[in-house]
Amino acid sequence: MTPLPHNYKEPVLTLQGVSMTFNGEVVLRDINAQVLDVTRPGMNQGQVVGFYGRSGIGKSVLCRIMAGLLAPSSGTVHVGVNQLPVRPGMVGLVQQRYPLFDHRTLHDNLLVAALRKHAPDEAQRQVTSYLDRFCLTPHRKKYPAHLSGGQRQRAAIAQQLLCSEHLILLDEPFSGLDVAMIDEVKKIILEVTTMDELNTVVIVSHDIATTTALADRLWLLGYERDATGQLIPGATITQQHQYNLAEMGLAWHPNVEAEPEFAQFVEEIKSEIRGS
Ligand SMILES: Nc1ncnc2c1ncn2[C@@H]1O[C@H](COP(=O)(O)OP(=O)(O)OP(=O)(O)O)[C@@H](O)[C@H]1O
Repeated sequence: MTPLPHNYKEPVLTLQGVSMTFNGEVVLRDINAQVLDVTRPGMNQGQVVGFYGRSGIGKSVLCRIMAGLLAPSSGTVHVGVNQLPVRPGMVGLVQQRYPLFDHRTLHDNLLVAALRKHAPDEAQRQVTSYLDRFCLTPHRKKYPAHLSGGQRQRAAIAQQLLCSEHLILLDEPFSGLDVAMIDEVKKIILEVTTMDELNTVVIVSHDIATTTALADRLWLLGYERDATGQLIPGATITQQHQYNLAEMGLAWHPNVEAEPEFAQFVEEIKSEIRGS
């Protein structure tokens, strides 16, 4: 498919030589990867990175490192246009178990998050706007236990957006949702990326087709082999496993999932994951 016009500006996320070892077990090895601010003529569009790898390979560990919640054994993570070393609170992380406070209403959960970044009046304004944008206003007085899975998911994304600085990591945002809810979460992700050119969403998912359709870049975490064919301990993201979908013409096309080139690419990615 024809690539749509786009340009790149400064980096918004840089991983340099990131490695992680737990009690002698090398989980991640020398990861170097970067996301650049992508601009499109006449469009306000942020970045979406699809992040894949087999179960247990180290995706959640890398997310926690990117969110500044876990220090890598070596290497650095820099975030934002100012490329500051990541600290806890700068990056939103929506994990599989959403960290909402059970004893607070949905509204108050969001307000707690907004107050971390804004003065009280502005925090309240932001919460009202996010409740509205994410179709959560009718549910604002409910406690998390009384929200559906999809509502909790939307609330968790809103909560992280309210207190983080442009970069948000979604760990398995589609798991456990029905097709209608998956469509809704896809819409939210698109909405998040069009709110601000600098908004960057990293999606960790086993749902390759759904995620690839949203992404303009993919990272595949896998193992390399040495010259004798032995697996090298520690997963990494090789240059070959960093795919630029914008340049391949697979980004931003409406209904891209229906295109034969897209289906073929998704199959290629799946077989890379099987072999990695
Ligand atoms: N705190 C820790 N101490 C020791 N080992 C850990 C720790 N955290 C993660 N690991 C190990 O790191 C490896 C990668 O785990 P991780 O949760 O990142 O995998 P994943 O790719 O996210 O898997 P899944 O797709 O199944 O969620 C696993 O072998 C796990 O046991």
